[in-house]
Formats: sequence, structure tokens, C-alpha cells
Amino acid sequence: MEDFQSAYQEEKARLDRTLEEIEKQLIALRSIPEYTGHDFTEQVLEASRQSEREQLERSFREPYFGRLDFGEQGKPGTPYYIGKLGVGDPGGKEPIVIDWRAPLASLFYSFTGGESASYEAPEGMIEGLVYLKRNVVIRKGILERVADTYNRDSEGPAVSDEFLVYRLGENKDNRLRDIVSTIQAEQDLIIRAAKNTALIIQGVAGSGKTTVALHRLAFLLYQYKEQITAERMIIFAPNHMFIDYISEVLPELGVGDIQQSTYSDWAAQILGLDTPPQDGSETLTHWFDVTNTKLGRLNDDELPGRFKGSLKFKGILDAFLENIESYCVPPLDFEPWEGAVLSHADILQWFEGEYRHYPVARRKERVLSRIHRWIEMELKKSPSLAAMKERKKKAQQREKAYAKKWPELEPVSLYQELFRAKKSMNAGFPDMSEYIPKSIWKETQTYLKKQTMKEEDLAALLYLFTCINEIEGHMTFDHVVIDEAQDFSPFQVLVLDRFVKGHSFTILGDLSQGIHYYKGVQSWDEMASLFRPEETAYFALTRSYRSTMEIIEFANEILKRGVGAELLAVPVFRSGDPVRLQSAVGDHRETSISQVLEVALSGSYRTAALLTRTLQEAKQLYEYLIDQGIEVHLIDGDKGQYAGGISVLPVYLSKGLEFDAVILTDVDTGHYGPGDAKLLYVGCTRALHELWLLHGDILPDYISTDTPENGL
Ligand SMILES: Nc1ncnc2c1ncn2[C@@H]1O[C@H](COP(=O)(O)OP(=O)(O)OP(=O)(O)O)[C@@H](O)[C@H]1O
Repeated sequence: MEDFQSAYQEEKARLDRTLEEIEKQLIALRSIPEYTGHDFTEQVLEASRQSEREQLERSFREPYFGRLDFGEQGKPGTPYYIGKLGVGDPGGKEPIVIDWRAPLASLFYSFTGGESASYEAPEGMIEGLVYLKRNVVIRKGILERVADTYNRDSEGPAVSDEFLVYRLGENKDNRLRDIVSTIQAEQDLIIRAAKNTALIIQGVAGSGKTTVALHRLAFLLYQYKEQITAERMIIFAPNHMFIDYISEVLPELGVGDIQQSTYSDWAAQILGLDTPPQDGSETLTHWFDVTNTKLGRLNDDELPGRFKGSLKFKGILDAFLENIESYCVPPLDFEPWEGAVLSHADILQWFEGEYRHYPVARRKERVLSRIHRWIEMELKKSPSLAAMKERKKKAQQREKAYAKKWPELEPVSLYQELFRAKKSMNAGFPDMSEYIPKSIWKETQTYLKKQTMKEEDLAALLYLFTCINEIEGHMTFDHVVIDEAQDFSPFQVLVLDRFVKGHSFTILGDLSQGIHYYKGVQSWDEMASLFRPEETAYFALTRSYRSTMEIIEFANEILKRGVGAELLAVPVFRSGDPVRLQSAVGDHRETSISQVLEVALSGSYRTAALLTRTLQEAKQLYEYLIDQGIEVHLIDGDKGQYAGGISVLPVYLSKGLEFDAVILTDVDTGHYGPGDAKLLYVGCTRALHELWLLHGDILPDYISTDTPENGL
């Protein structure tokens, strides 16, 4: 207690000094009048002062969160303070606060106890001793908590989890938060991994994948500031609501302007489509239909998403395009008017000779504009103005007709051509129908005729785009994050790689949460095979930070029994209430649900979710609760924003989100079949503190009934 008091006093004094210094710097900066003129250099200087002012203001509220006492070999320990942003000392050599991304700060995360410690600095490996690792909580400039997670002078060599457990026990608000003060060593390795690598991360539910990926972006921007820009980095997330849910982490880390998109939105923009095809609620309802027991047992050739996401489909497109150059140029001379002839041989020479370095769509464009210029030159040779006019009119019509004889070199038209019936295909294109499963070929042909497309077609369309067009500089990325990557297909990633410099990817997901069995991957080897071994690195995160031990153990049991999974989540030692099973059938179903909701929310929890099996049930429950005067939000897959509070949603839409309390309804064999263990696993692992399962008569056999029934 005495130690704690003195540590608190010591930190209080240090905080006062730091705040004083920050204030001094702020006053100095604010005293410089704001520049509003037109001189470019001055404008740049003003922008930099403005950003410095904003950073100092943020540092003033929370200057740092950690202290590390470190001494190089043979030297005594020096205290270093680590914050979300570094604060320089105009008068001294050492910064007052070290940015969490700086090399020395890595020790704060990677040091897990033991005799010596080292970190990689620009000048080489630095070795020494860690004397103290201390967490401090400062809110609005006030010191709230001091907790030592390692002290060389006290008993026990390892770094304690106490502060982490305290942090995890807090209730969450509506958005995902940064974790700079408690990044764990295994997460830090991922955050600081080298840029030009395709990182593939398999992480159990709640292992911090999304959070870590966002921190990695902030790190890369700091570490490679000369080579990369925020605008050229992108996070692909499963839907707009998820983008909204994660939207506060990067600004909190002082990083803005990173693009956040769904694959569909991005693809639509590249392809110039007016509306991006989405996996809307209609498609999801189809694939998550409880009554269709056949759905979970279809093979890849019966699942359009998996077939069109496979490298086999890419092979079909390659074969389709293989000879495209040979049938691009129409096999005839061009004659704009009688007597003026541009031979087929000349046109071919332009297309296959002079312009051969360009992609085909560009070559077509170049050849056609050269023909146009040739016409203009020829027109000038006309014997009279009247003859010239006459020729021009004719030439315009014939030029148009000639251009139409060229195949349309545009991704959507080519894709439609691929699915066209043999008899109506344009000359030269090979018939690939025998290589595409009949049902998929027919279905795709039908909707393409109606000028509609599905999300599953986007990888192929983008691939066609990259085969016939050049990828311009403004389309490329310095780094790409793919979240929920188990739902991405190898073909999607292969196409994306064409837009990414140096295969700089962070690909993260959890195969145990692969509930969209109709698309995505079943093994990470499918992704790794897209890159050379030296370009990839694989990480596994097995520790789960979100839920209590009771919830993790319960969810693990579902995976063990339901899918025979062996790689299970290891909980952080944070204990809570037991998972509760509660019968809620027939007439009592709805009243039980609202009673449980009341109990679950009687504490200090801020967010709760009612997870139903289907969208239809979510809608009904939502109506019922609204009628009861309870304020709830329906999440139906089409919403762009996450409102927090109490949410009602089908379990398959809960992926990626988390809630203080989760109530799963209708957990019985009527709603969850033998193939639905992963779906329930996803639902259960959304809960931070409390989990309730409301059920009918027979529970699925992968639910552990060791958990006692808890009457209300
Ligand atoms: N080192 C950490 N310190 C504190 N909290 C952490 C840490 N790592 C993760 N968390 C918390 O754990 C929760 C889960 O994190 P996140 O959503 O990033 O995990 P995930 O692996 O993407 O989850 P899922 O796949 O289940 O959606 C979040 O509340 C996050 O703040």
C-alpha cells in the first residue's frame, strides 16, 4: 500500500511536469498568428503547425499510458514514458513522451519477463535490462490509476495480466477501441511485421484480429512514412455497419484518411458500375434458410460463390481470353469512301506491332483513334470542298460501323460473352460452357441477360479488367487489410494483389467462424498458395480477450463437439457469471425473452444483443419489443450504422461485433441443425460478460448441458 502511495505520488508529480511542458509548447504554438494568405510554403507550414497543435491538445488530455524503465548493458535504468503520440522536448535530447510505435516502445509490449531484454533500433540490436513496466491511466489530464505489471525488484519474474484483466472487465460503448496500453506480445509481433509481406493471420474469436490490423496500419504509417501514404491504404470490411463500428480506432491513434470499403464498393468503382452488387439480406436469407437442409451439404461445383472464387474459374477466364488478340482486329480492309483504303494488314501491324506493349483495350482505343487521324489526313486530299463534305459524311458512318465490328473490350461485355449461348456468341470467342457447372452457367446467364450481377461475379470482372486494361497509379495500394478473410475467395485476393505494391497484405480471419460456407476458404493454404513462400508469413492468435472464461469454455465445447475443432481459444483469466440456459417455448417465448433482457441489463451493461436464427424472427422480435415500449435497434444487413444499445439481429449478421450481454433465442434442433455449430459459436463469442441461451424442447447435441438451467 505504501509502495502504491509513493508510486502514485511519483507519477502525479511527473504528470504535472509533463502537462506543464505540453501547455508551454501549446501556448508558444498558439501565439503564432494563423496564416491565411496564398503563399504555398507558408500554407504548408501552417498546416503542419495546425496538426502539431491538434496533437498537443490530444496529448494534454492523455499524454501517456505507460512507463518503461530500461537500461542498456551496464547502465542504470531510465524511465521512458510511452504515449499514443510522441511529445518532443525542444530543450533536451530525449523526447518527453515516446510514440508507442517507436523502436524502444516495442519493449513495453514484447517484454514478458526474464533476465535480459532487447529491441531493434535503426542502429542495430540494443540489449539491456527492464526494471519496471508500469501502466498509468490518465483521463482528461487526471491521473486515475497506477498499476505495475512488472517490477524487477519484486518477486516473480513474469509480467502480470492484472491490468489487462482490469481493462477487459470494462463495459464497452458502441465502437471498437484502441488497445495501445495493453497490446500483447503476440499481437505486437503482427503489428510490427515488415511491410512487404502477405501476412496471413488465423485468430480465434476475440483474439483482437480487427484491432491488431488497425494498429498495424498506424504502425506502418509511422515506420514507413517516406514510402507510404494513408490515402493509399485500404481496409476491406464485410459490410458498411462494420466499417462504422471500427471507425473510431484509427482517428484515436492519430491516423486519418485510410480508405475503408467493402470489396463490392471498391470493385464497382474500378469497373464503373452504378450500383455495387451486394450480399443483401435476400441472398443471406437464402443461404441461411433453416428449412433447407440441403444447403450445408453442397459441393464446390454446386456453390456459385466457391466455384467463381476458385483458381479453376480463373483458368477458364484465361482460356477464354487466350486468343483474344487474334480476333480483335476485324478481318477486312477499312474503306471510308470509295477509293480510300486502309488495308487490314496495316491495321494489324499497328495493333500487333507498334502498340503491342499496351493492354488490348488500350490498343483498340489507339488503333481506332489512329484510323480517325488517317481519315482526316485523307480528307485533306479531296479535290473540292463539296467532295470533302460528301466524303466526310460517308466516312463518319463507315467509321462507326467499322468500330462496331471490333469486340467490346470491356469487362462486363466480355463476361456476358462468356455466358452467352454458343449460337449467339461473337466470332472468335471460344465456348467455355462445358467447363462451367451447368446450374451455375444457366443461373448466371439468366441474370446477366437482365443486366444484373452478383457479388460472386466481381472477382472475375475485375480480373478481366486487369487483363485488358492497365492499372493506373491512382488505383494502386501501398497496403491492404482484409478482415473476415475466411469469407474471401482466393480469386478475389489474387485479383487484389495486382493492385497492391509488394504483396503488402494483412489477411486476417478465423476458419472456425467460416459460416458463409458457400464462399470463402476452408484452409489458409488456399490463400498462401497465391504468394511465393518468401513473400508470406503466417501467424496464429489463440488467446481470446473478449469474453469471460466461462463464455469461452462454453463456446469451445460447441466447436469441439460440433466440428471436432482442435485449435481452441485460450481465455484470459477473467471470470464472470456462468453461461445461462433458459427454456423459452410456445406462449412463453416472448415474455421470457423480455424478462431475460431485463435481468441481463439490470447491471451496468451498455450494449446487448438478441440473436435470432433468421432475419424473419429478428424482425418479429423487434416489433414485439418495440410494442412493449423497449428501445431496440434492428440490424438487417442493409444498415450502414451501428447504433449500440440493444440490438436485435440474426446470428449470422453478428460476426465481428461484440456486446456486453448476448441472448441467443431459439437454440434448439428446430432452428440449429447439425451443420450450424459454427453459427452458434459465432453467436456465443460475441458476448463480453454475459451469455444466455433461450431454447425450445431439444437442444442441439453440440451444446453442453453441463451448464445448469437457470430459472429467472
Ligand atoms: N491486447 C488487448 N488489450 C485489451 N483488449 C483487447 C486486446 N486485444 C483484443 N482486445 C479486445 O478484445 C475484443 C475483441 O477484439 P477484436 O474484435 O479485434 O477481435 P477479433 O479477433 O477481430 O474478433 P472476432 O473474430 O471474434 O470478431 C475487443 O473488445 C478488443 O478491444
